[in-house]
Amino acid sequence: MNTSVSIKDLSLSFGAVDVLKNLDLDIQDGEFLVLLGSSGCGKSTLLNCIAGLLDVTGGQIFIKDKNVTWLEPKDRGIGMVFQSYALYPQMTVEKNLSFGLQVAKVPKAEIEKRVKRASEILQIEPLLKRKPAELSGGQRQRVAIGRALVRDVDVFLFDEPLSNLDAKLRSELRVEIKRLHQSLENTMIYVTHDQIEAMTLADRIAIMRGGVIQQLDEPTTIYNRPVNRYVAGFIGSPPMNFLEGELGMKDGEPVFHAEDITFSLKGYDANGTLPESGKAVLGVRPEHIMIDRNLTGGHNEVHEAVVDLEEPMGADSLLWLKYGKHLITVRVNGNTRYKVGQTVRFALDIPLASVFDAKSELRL
Ligand SMILES: Nc1ncnc2c1ncn2[C@@H]1O[C@H](COP(=O)(O)OP(=O)(O)OP(=O)(O)O)[C@@H](O)[C@H]1O
Repeated sequence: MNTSVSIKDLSLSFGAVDVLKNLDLDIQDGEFLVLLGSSGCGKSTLLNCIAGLLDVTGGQIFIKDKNVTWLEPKDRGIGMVFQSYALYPQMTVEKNLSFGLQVAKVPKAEIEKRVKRASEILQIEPLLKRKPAELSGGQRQRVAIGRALVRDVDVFLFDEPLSNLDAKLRSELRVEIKRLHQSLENTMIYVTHDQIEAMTLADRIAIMRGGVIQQLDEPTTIYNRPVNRYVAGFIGSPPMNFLEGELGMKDGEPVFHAEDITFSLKGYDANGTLPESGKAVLGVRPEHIMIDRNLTGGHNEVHEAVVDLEEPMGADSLLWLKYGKHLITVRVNGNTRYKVGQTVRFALDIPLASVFDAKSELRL
């Protein structure tokens, strides 16, 4: 596979504030890469550097093997879609789509062809004569995507394109963007703080924190094998359970002592060899805890806990279990009701758990 966008040793500072620090990132041709992170982690700054909207402090950016670090945005072969649509209010949809091409002196027939194709793909043909004020938020964002589409670029950059839309429209347009990528096969770089968008759209997700990429992997790898405690806690809703304690050995098998309780770690999928002692954190997702009738064979260690709270969420419920000094959340089928104070049996799916070193917070 060829590299589409290559970022080498990129740094960017606003005055004394270093926002991006010696960042390296290679994005493959046709890849859908999502930059995900909490507010202020630098994901928009990185996207704006790729777009040429910010001057970098150090490092280089290549698009299709061409060094574009100091090129104007219009000469980089990119199309950008912003959260705020950024449409020209006085122009019709059709004019919004064609204007950039006219400025770039693209022949009239070619402009018509591209506008027709983009409006067909995005199903905005009936809207071509309207002005942005006469469109809904979802329609405006479709036009904004269309404006990037007509430019026939190698790389699409999206900066939180769905965050101004309500939940229903957001999920509809999310599917459309995914379809668009499937049919166009362009490289897409997409900034969001929404983990559902990231998980559903991305070929790979780059999780950022403090201007540094913490993990760059396929969504399922990030979900099941987070490199550190931060990534583990950031991805997943409801969040992963974390129990603080110590590693140990019992009868030749690794165990985890969480103060008053000991869990067997038999079957744990360690990165290397699990240390036999030392302070650690055991992380288990709420859906990786089986309770009662879902306890099938193979879970050799069953514990008993008391239901402290039940949160029905529709298809699922979240059960809060009190176990010794700990509160553990478990995702269960929404059709089964539980009573507060009821005793339930549970087992951890240890092969899907993560153990982190308490100090470095890295997955062991
Ligand atoms: N023009 C600027 N001048 C000074 N600091 C800035 C400027 N733009 C951004 N920053 C700072 O750089 C950091 C990264 O900002 P950036 O917008 O890239 O974050 P983000 O991850 O995209 O967050 P958000 O989701 O809130 O947009 C923040 O701490 C922000 O305050």
